[in-house]
Amino acid sequence: MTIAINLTDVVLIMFVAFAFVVDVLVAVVIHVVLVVDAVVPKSGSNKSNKQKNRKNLEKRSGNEENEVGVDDDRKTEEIDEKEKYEQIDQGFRILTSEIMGRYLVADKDFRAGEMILDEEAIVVGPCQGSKPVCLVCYRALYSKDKFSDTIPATVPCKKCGWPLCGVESCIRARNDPNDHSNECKAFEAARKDATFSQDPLIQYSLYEAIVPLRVLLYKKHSAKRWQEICRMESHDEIRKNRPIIWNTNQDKAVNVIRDTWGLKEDFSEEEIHRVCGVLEVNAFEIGRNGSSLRGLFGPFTYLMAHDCVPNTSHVDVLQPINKNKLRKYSDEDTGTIRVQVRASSAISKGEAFYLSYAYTMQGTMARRKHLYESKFFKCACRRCSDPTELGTYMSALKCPLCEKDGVIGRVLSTNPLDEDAEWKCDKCGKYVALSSTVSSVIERVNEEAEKLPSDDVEACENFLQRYRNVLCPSHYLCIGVKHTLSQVYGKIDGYTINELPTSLLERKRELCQELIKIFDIIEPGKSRLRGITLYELHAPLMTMIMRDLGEGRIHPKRDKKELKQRLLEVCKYLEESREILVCEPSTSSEYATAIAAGEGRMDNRVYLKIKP
Ligand SMILES: C[S@@+](CC[C@H](N)C(=O)[O-])C[C@H]1O[C@@H](n2cnc3c(N)ncnc32)[C@H](O)[C@@H]1O
Repeated sequence: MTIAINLTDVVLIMFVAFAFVVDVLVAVVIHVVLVVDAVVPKSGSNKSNKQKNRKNLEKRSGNEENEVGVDDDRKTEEIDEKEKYEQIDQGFRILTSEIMGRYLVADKDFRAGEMILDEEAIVVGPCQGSKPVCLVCYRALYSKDKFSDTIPATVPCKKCGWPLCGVESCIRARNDPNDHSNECKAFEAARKDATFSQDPLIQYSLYEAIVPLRVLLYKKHSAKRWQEICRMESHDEIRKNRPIIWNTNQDKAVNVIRDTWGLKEDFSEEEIHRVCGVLEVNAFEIGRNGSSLRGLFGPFTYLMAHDCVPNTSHVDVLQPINKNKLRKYSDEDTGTIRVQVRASSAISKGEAFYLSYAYTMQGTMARRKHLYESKFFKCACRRCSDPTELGTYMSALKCPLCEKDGVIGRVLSTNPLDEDAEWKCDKCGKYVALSSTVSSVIERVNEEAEKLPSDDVEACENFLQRYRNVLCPSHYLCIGVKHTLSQVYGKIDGYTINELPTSLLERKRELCQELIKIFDIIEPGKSRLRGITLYELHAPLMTMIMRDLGEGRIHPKRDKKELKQRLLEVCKYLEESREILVCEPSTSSEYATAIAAGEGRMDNRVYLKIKP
């Protein structure tokens, strides 16, 4: 058996290497891989895994890892969490389930687009692996690995000496209560030269401990916040059994806070590990001034459960700390970060609010791996449980034997909740592959997809061509590349919208329509993906109208009805795109798209002489 598996791997490596050059070889090799697989005995039986799954379903905490059941298995029990929160009367309740822990449930009907939560960050700061950033505004602090070459230049904080950025608003904001002020006091009390380092390599490693320290400092500065943090899930028992995570936290947080920064007396090792866990499990990724940050939002936002088909969407927005003061500054980039959560589709009273902790445009194996490794549970939502991923076929490979008379055989997992389950063609049933083989194929193709330059139309189209016999057209790796193409056609040099021949305008239209169909399933309702893609869709349609008019294929009077219909279709897409994207932060590119969509819609309505 071992020999057969190794041979399979060798064949796979050859397959990916040659895929660049010989298109036909791809199909041939995948045949070989799948045929070899079909005769290899499978490791681990489905039965034993099913038993394991059921056992995991029974218990939520302790040493056992979480496994969530499909909807029916989500045992719920209402607990009286209301007492803990004064302002809970906001249209939702907190329930607990054995599997998911606490989660939020609608206590009234919510319209699509309606605001559910608008909460200030409990803590925000540099993400793990962050480069040095200003601890007030989060701009990157230096380039070319030298502090001195920065734009804007770094200036040491007058109190603690940490490098901050030289932008006027940050220099002045040093005297305000801001994200840096509490740690500044702690650093001031510690030995100054020990808290930061002029050596960029050492400094890099120190940024990882900033957010844990900010959380820990609530123990001193706010009993209410500290209590809130203590109530958050940290999965300590599970994380203790994951040496990579635990040891990294020991090095990058525990040792830095206690030894390097001399705060041994203030925080125990156990406390720091717990806070690291709280951050891993509950923090949101956010972006600010070009840097990646993480933030904890509460008292309710962090309680939202995960589903691979979310029914909410969220944005992080910046609210100036003190509008009057900030007006004096040359730059308004500092302030409090808030998160706003809206219903993306209608949510009825009694339904849970779900957000996706994973990237929805990934396939089941990749999403579940991410959730297991970083959020410590095995997702078993409706999408994860369905081999077709709710009819999107986002993980499906093509069965080369079956493609006759336009019928596509799709190779799908026989049990997506069991990562060892074999994969089989849904038409002929003859092709059977080991899940490890499928993983290796996807890993290698994924590596190639990740290397594709996002502005290289030819490279993206070639990728789709090269793997057309291996991946189903809606496989998530194809969808990712198609998403890129939908955005670059019409925008980059050589492919601006007016330069595109009709065939490429059609291509952009087709791509957008194909994507929207998928997005309507994986992120239904008013999702950011839908908003952006609707805007992209309007461009080829509008350009084709203008060309048809300019080149006399349609006449403004004679073909008035057709013209009106086509313009109204464009208006509809622009209007919906504007409505979705106008909720994005006013500094974001999505918001700029909303404004452009609104203007485009007005132009068309004026043309149609329709009241806006
Ligand atoms: C951000 S916390 C959510 C709040 C948490 N339930 C609590 O009681 O504090 C994320 C954790 O909730 C649980 N969880 C959320 N969604 C889940 C799901 N769909 N299936 C299983 N566990 C889930 C997991 O334990 C996960 O690590």
